[in-house]
Amino acid sequence: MSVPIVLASGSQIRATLLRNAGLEVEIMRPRVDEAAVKQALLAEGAPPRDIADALAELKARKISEKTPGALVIGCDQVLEFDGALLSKPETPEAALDQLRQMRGKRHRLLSAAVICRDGRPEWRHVGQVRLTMRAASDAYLQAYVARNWDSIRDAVGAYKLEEEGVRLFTAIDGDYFTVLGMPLLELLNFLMLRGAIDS
Ligand SMILES: Nc1nc2c(ncn2[C@@H]2O[C@H](COP(=O)(O)OP(=O)(O)OP(=O)(O)O)[C@@H](O)[C@H]2O)c(=O)[nH]1
Repeated sequence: MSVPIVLASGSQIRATLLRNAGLEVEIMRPRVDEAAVKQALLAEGAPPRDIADALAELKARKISEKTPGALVIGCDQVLEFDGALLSKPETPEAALDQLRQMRGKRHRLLSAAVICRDGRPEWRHVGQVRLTMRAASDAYLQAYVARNWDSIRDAVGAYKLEEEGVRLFTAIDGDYFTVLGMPLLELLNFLMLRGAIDS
């Protein structure tokens, strides 16, 4: 009898990536005040990697306490730019402003995943990617945001690499899946080693 796998995330792309890999996953969205936890960790001087990891664990643990025996995957992605942590832009204007700040420069995405079972972490990984954004023109960025706002509004960097967002970059140093939102290869490898999925 295979172990149930639960994704504790509201991220559509995370569910798609796992299902496209052939996994049967149940989705259960955790109720976590991410902003409050992030602010508290930032106030303590926690580095971006630890913030992503802590939030991923919190989401996984909350759901795993309600799903005995299941392997629960929690994720969190943070964007580090110019020494600060950026969050998902709330409006098209904020998205345009964020893209204008990041163009011509590099930023880092850190995607954490933690797997909990019965409230205890069994595995964790934080993947990181460095992305170099080209110096796109104001006209292009304005048109880009206007065309894509409905899609990019749920992406931390105001872009989706698998869509038109790829045109914003000149170089990406790291794993594609980690940009999209989870260290998929490492996660699948653990699930196979653990015998939770066929290998
Ligand atoms: N499709 C897509 N999504 C992206 C990309 N870059 C970042 N994201 C998404 O940006 C979101 C980062 O915010 P998080 O707080 O980690 O996740 P969330 O969407 O709020 O969902 P939870 O796991 O429920 O917290 C994730 O959903 C990522 O999948 C991208 O290139 N493509």
